[in-house]
Amino acid sequence: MTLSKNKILAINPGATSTKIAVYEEDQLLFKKTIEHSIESLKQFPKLFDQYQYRLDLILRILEKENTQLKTLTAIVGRGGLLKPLAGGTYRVNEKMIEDLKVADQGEHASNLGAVIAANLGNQLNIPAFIVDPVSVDEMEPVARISGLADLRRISLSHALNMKAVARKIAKEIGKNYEEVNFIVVHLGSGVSVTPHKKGKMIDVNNAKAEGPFSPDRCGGLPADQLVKLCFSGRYTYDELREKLMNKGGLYSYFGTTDLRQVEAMATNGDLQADIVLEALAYQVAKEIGAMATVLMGQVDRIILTGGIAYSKRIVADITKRVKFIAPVVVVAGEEELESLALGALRVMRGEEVAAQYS
Ligand SMILES: Nc1ncnc2c1ncn2[C@@H]1O[C@H](COP(=O)(O)OP(=O)(O)O)[C@@H](O)[C@H]1O
Ligand SMILES: CCCC(=O)OP(=O)(O)O
Repeated sequence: MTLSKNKILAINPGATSTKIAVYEEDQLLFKKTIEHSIESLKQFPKLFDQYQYRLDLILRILEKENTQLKTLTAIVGRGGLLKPLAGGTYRVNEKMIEDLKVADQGEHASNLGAVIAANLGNQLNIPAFIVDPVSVDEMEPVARISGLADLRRISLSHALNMKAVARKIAKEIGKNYEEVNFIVVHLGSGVSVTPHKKGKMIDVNNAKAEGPFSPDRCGGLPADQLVKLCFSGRYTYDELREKLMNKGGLYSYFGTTDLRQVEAMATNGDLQADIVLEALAYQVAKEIGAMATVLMGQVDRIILTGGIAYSKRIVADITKRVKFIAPVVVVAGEEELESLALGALRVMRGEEVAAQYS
């Protein structure tokens, strides 16, 4: 008897892009990135208004790549801002869709991943999954204390890519992920700095609200000045949220989220560009130092990943400040599509049971 092969569509909606890939078993058939300019997304007041736009683009690519929908056996999307949960592969269910639509935990492009996967899955009568969503929460109790009884620290991060990269580097040094201590830093549109202690992310700067600034986010801010800004009457609630989350960081200084453009400005003698880039590396290094104390100095590797890890300048500036802690390894770019597909594949092959979101 010949068993039919698994053919999996992986969908990763990001702030400025939608990335898709199709895998046959663990073999990549094709991968495509659709870039979305801030202008093209401006027409959609709410995140879910982008649903049909992104779906149409995905369907157009599948058609162009001669991938017939009926040949797919599963769909997997990047999981969004769900309730805090353990890492792993989850089957998309009604409760998940409801939570993502209500966006109780906040809006983020990844909230669309499960919804697009579920709707396509329903249409084709095949399962839909998410893997290691951004709300993976493995923080230790002590890390949850904020310093104000009304507020608690929460875990939002690039868990999918960081866990995949950590597993890969652990393997390269002949260990299991569950045996090592790493500090993994995702340098993308947002920045996550995470101590991984024997397979668990025991702390993280919330990539939406804390830690270093990033291409489009402000990171942690001086609290008293922020309170004054909130009550200045200059911004509505939505405007200020947008300013901090999508128009902070590099964008607030230079009107672009493209680090390469800011590097070019610095190379051409722009002193402001030079100091802001230095500050980005400085803040990331400082956060790594803090996370080294979380691991009590027992750090096997510091891993830099994400799009910005392609930048020689940023990598060198971070490395010179943190290399006294542990060897620095660079895995530029991200492996999110592959991690999504492999997470779904493990369940489809019966190697892992899909977790239930409730
Ligand atoms: N070769 C490169 N050199 C420097 N920066 C880069 C390079 N490629 C991408 N970047 C920067 O990486 C950032 C986006 O990272 P990425 O991981 O793609 O983000 P996302 O979180 O949106 O997936 C952008 O600021 C982009 O300019
Ligand atoms: C909310 C954590 C994940 C995140 O920040 O992703 P992007 O960098 O892709 O926006």
